[in-house]
Amino acid sequence: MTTFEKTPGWLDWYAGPSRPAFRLPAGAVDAHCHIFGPGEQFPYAPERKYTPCDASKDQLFALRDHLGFTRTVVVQATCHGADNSAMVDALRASGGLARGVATLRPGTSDALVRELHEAGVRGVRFNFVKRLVDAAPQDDLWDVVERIKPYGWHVVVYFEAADLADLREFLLSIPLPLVVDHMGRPDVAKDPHGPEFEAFLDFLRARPDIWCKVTCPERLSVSGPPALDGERAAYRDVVPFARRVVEEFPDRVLWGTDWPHPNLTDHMPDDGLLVDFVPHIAPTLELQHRLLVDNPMRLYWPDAD
Ligand SMILES: O=C(O)c1cc(C(=O)O)oc(=O)c1
Repeated sequence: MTTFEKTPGWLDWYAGPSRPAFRLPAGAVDAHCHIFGPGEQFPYAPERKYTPCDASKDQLFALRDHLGFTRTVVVQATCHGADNSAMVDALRASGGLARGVATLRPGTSDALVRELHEAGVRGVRFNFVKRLVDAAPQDDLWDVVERIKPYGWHVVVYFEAADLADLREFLLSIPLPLVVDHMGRPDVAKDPHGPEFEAFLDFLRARPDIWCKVTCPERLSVSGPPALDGERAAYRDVVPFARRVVEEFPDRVLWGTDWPHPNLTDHMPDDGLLVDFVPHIAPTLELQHRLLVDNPMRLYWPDAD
């Protein structure tokens, strides 16, 4: 039995979240969250850059029900490397209510890709955030693209705003739908109409099959206020950025909690109050329905009634 020591300073997920004041539409999807272990059952990967607290599938499903979501997309966390078993275990236990995004290494067999597909995996994640992973050569990523192509999966990409210029050409050459995590991590101290965020919007405009998660205000915000202590108008500095994306690309935006919020160092949000962020960035019922139901259903459950 392996026991793991958390990274010093690790903030555990918020226990006892409030119930959101914002009523999620029926059938809402939490399109970005993770599972950590439990480490005794699903050991963390030797190559990981952090060791988290455990965050099990049962705890994730309890949060889903408490917040009022129907479905969940579980994104493989980097602390599990390319061992997708904790994520797959959650998909299999979900009764079809969870889909997954995996991490694959080059040389993955077709049998494994098929097994993951049958479990509910619909995408792979390419992570370009240097503090989270050692850089993968583009040839390796290309090998993965070739292996998943027959299954109609998409590629989730995580990068920081400053790296977009270098990555842009490579990303646009990937012949599969792309899903950008956390709005490409803009510096929200800058102007939402300034050149950096314009370059990001321009990237989204480059192809009609690039989706964007308007997620993680708790990670991006500089001036808050945090979603804590009853604050229902949190992270105001992120709102103009997310709103620009939602309003220009209403049919290709996704939202998720990012529970259990890996690597936050400042505070851990109350997930109920985090849900109350949604109507600030998607102010009409129509936009909310697309963001939370229509779009994720089209991407992850295209065959559902
Ligand atoms: O897989 C992860 O480790 C991870 C980390 C972070 C982050 O530290 O920003 O964000 C995520 O969405 C996922």
